[in-house]
Amino acid sequence: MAATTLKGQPLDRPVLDSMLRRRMFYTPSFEIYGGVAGLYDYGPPGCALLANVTDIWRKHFVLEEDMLEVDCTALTPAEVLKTSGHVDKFADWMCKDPKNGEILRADHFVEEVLEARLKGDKEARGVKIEEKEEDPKKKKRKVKATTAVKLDDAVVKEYEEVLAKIDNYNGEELGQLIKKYELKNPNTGVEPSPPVAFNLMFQTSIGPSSNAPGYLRPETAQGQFLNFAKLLEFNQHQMPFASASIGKSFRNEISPRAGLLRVREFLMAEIEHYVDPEGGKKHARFDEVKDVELVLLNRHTQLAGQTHVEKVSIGKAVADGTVDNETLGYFLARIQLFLEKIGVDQSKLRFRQHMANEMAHYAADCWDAELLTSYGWVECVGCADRSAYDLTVHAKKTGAPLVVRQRLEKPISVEEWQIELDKKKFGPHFKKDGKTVEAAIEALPQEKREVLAKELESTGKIIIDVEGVGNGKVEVSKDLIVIERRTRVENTREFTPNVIEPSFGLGRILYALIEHNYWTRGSEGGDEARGVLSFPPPVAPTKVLLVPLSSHESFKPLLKHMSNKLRTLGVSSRVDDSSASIGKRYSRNDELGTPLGITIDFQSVKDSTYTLRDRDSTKQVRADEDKILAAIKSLVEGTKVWADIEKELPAFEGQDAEVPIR
Ligand SMILES: Nc1ncnc2c1ncn2[C@@H]1O[C@H](COP(=O)(O)OP(=O)(O)OP(=O)(O)O)[C@@H](O)[C@H]1O
Repeated sequence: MAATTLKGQPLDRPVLDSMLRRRMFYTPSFEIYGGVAGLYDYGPPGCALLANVTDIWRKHFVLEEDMLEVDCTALTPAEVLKTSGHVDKFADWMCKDPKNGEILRADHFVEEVLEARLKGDKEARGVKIEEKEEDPKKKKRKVKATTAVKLDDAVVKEYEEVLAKIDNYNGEELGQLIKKYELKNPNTGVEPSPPVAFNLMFQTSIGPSSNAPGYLRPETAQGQFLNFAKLLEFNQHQMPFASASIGKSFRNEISPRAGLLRVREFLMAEIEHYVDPEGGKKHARFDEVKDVELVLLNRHTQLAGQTHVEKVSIGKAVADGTVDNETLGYFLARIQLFLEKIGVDQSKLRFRQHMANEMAHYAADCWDAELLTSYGWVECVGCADRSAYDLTVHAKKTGAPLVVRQRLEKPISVEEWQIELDKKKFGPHFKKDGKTVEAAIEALPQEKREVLAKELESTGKIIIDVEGVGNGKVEVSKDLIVIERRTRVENTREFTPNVIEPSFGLGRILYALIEHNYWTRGSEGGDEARGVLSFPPPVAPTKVLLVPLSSHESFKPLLKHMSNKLRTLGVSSRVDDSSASIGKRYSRNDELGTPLGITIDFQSVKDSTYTLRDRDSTKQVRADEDKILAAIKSLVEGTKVWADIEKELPAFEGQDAEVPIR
């Protein structure tokens, strides 16, 4: 599907990019020093847009669901990320061109060269080449044009098989592919070095000495997990519950490209929803969303090579097992409702299930909300079932009890092998090693206890492994220990919760939102087509443009008065009292996505009536100050749409009706 604008026009990305730069939505950081790839600064409209999206996110998730918001530090001790698996596994494979020093992401490089060869083969065979959707994760470098060379049918098949599995290869396998197919960097004609793992985290050291290594966090999740026990207590030990966090994350991407889509520092909004693993991970509010219909591209559909599927209700998808459980399904539906609320085009949204080999090391199931942009389908929200992985590894490493203890309504009897030591004899017998030996005995698992009970019975003694005592083997005789099968009554149940994690990249969402709401219309006088960003009013960076008809003195007090009124209502406004025509002034603000405009004219001076203009239709209504302000308030809060206002207030067809839709 080619990228189109809101009005179905083909999207001209360079034109949109230049408009976004000109209007300072965002701009490359450190530009006058030459810039740094993957780092961007947001300008005033970008900041306002991001703040509004974040605010809606907070209301939609944190407030609506009583989530516990935390703000954790980005600087993280290495030990934490070692335990979570990021130090060892959060890496991509990279190779280097020995001739020009170019750094290549190994999987992208293999893919590019094989695709170029297949393209050359098609050209040689005279087959029409269809442009496939670009994947921004694998955005192409500028490589020299391919030459038309026909390949053997068997080779074509082999290349196609490799490409289908490109995400599955490790570094060694990618290196073998480079050798086997003699893959050369098209820019130099040289074979790159063997792939090496490149960890995506930025390393630093905390404090003046270099013995406290740390990293900038690659996700906000770990801080939330480490606060689990305190949050559970804050929540009065009630389950399920969720924590949430909005904050910057950092990833040293090998080749950041595609604007805001792959950057090295980005704003994330993450939720960690803790759920009891027993009882099918039900969700108390699932009924509220069960009829929401989603496009779900599951594993089987993807394996069958299908990319189009019909919408299905989340209730049905959970019932037939497409989506594993209610909690995961609940969040998929809530993610869709959020994206709809902020103005994402619903026809450009789908949920794609991760293939088994694609999932992160901790995930049990994972669905990505993908948005269609001119760069192809882009993952904007990941929604993973992280199982009990994180809490378990951190508890094991630190000894902290990251568990839930619940009082059982009916106590249960547990039969188990229990050990009793004769403390009076045990201490004097082992002297300084007593505590260590005791700890080793207490830690013996049930299966081992059973074996040892038999050994004690038949030989009168047992031999156990105790690290750091003697030669590591310790003999314990029958007079010091009893091992027996006994019954214990349990009043509490202890379990490690599972985690469902919706993880939002707000920069990616923001860019997709811009593309989805962008279109152009011709301006009066046959000037160049003008861009319009049709953001819903609650999301738009500035809500109202105030335009006096001219610089006539009599308009100034009214301008000040209306500015103050809007400020008191909490509605952001901007004044444009430049000498440009009213139509031009409005068009300029259409590019900023400003949904409403108030014109102050001589009639306003006479009777305090104003015209209110709608950005998308350019239609206007006229009414007194109170009615105009009430209309603005309801539009900005999202309780009414322009069609409601047109029904309520008289239309205005004055000299200012400008810029008709082409
Ligand atoms: N380099 C990046 N730039 C901008 N946003 C990002 C980047 N990496 C991840 N994100 C955002 O964070 C969200 C959650 O991160 P997650 O770890 O699931 O991404 P990922 O699977 O590593 O992404 P990708 O496969 O695109 O690298 C993503 O859905 C995306 O919106």
